[in-house]
Amino acid sequence: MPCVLNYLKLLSSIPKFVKIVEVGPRDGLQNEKGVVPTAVKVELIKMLVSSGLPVVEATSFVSPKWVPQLADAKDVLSAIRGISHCRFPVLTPNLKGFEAAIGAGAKEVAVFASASESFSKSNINCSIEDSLARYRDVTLAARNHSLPVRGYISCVVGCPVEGAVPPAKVAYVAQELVNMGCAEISLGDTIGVGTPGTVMSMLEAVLEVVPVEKLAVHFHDTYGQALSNILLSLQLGISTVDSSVSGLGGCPYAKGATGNVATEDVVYMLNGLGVTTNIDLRNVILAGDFISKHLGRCPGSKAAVALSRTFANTSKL
Ligand SMILES: CC(C)(COP(=O)([O-])OP(=O)([O-])OC[C@H]1O[C@@H](n2cnc3c(N)ncnc32)[C@H](O)[C@@H]1OP(=O)([O-])[O-])[C@@H](O)C(=O)NCCC(=O)NCCSC(=O)C[C@@](C)(O)CC(=O)[O-]
Repeated sequence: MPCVLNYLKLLSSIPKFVKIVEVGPRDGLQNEKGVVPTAVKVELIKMLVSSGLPVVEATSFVSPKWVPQLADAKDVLSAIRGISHCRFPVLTPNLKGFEAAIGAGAKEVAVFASASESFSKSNINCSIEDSLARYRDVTLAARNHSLPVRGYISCVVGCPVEGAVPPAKVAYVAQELVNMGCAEISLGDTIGVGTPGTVMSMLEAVLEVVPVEKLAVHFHDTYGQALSNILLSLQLGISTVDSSVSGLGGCPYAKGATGNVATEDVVYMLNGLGVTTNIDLRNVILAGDFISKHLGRCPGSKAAVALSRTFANTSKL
């Protein structure tokens, strides 16, 4: 009996539905050494859409000198323009990126600040305050076009240069992003150093200033802590989780950061918790297999590797 009660207590605070934001085509492919052909990116996005993912972050309108891997942003977006049953946000670091994005048909954009001064400088070449000033311009322009804006915060637990990042700093940036009109705040553990202990303190600080329904979590899995951190976030009521097919990812400006938590692993865990996602795990695995083969490596999802073995024997995962 106590076992059943503990199980019910664990589940009672977890949202019944979780929205997964697939970031593989952007966060994943921005970090590849080689440039993935546009046609492969588009096929990957189509496969992800066909698995039921409600949001697929498609690309970034950033400087091609900084991130040559995503220099084909306009072509990617125009190739997926006709797909109506999925949202395709794109990253825009400034007004120039925003204008290029809406010119290419973007219906949703994301700005990306940092809780660490050093990372802000290495990633977007400006201080946190300067980035917030740029993002006020972007959010104002987005409001004039009635487009929703997502606000990312990088290094919410640790920074490759500064080490531990104070939760109060994350809360400050989160509040600024909400005040300027960001509809959703995605909290990024860019270098994947967080544990449920450090993530808890950070989330507590942010939850003081941002309503839980506006929060998303974005964990890289460098230390194998991502699923534990997601479970903790769910227990605190957060119902939006970023992940990347096949665990693709990293950040070109955060040395040592490995991939995001794999979408397949997140869906597998949520299925086990009885949480609805409306995502077909088998199709995500096929998408992961497709891009992994293209990149010449094994899928980066443990669930995908284990479940693929059963593909031949069963139609139900
Ligand atoms: C922010 C900038 C542009 C500043 O870059 P800058 O060099 O300081 O920019 P600038 O304003 O001095 O302009 C320099 C040149 O870039 C051009 N430029 C200026 N803006 C754009 C633009 N939007 N698109 C295309 N071109 C642009 C501009 O026109 C000019 O061209 P030139 O006159 O030399 O020919 C640059 O640092 C940049 O593009 N950074 C992006 C880096 C990036 O994408 N990092 C990865 C994403 S963040 C991330 O991964 C973290 C996240 C979100 O996933 C969460 C997590 O994991 O924690």
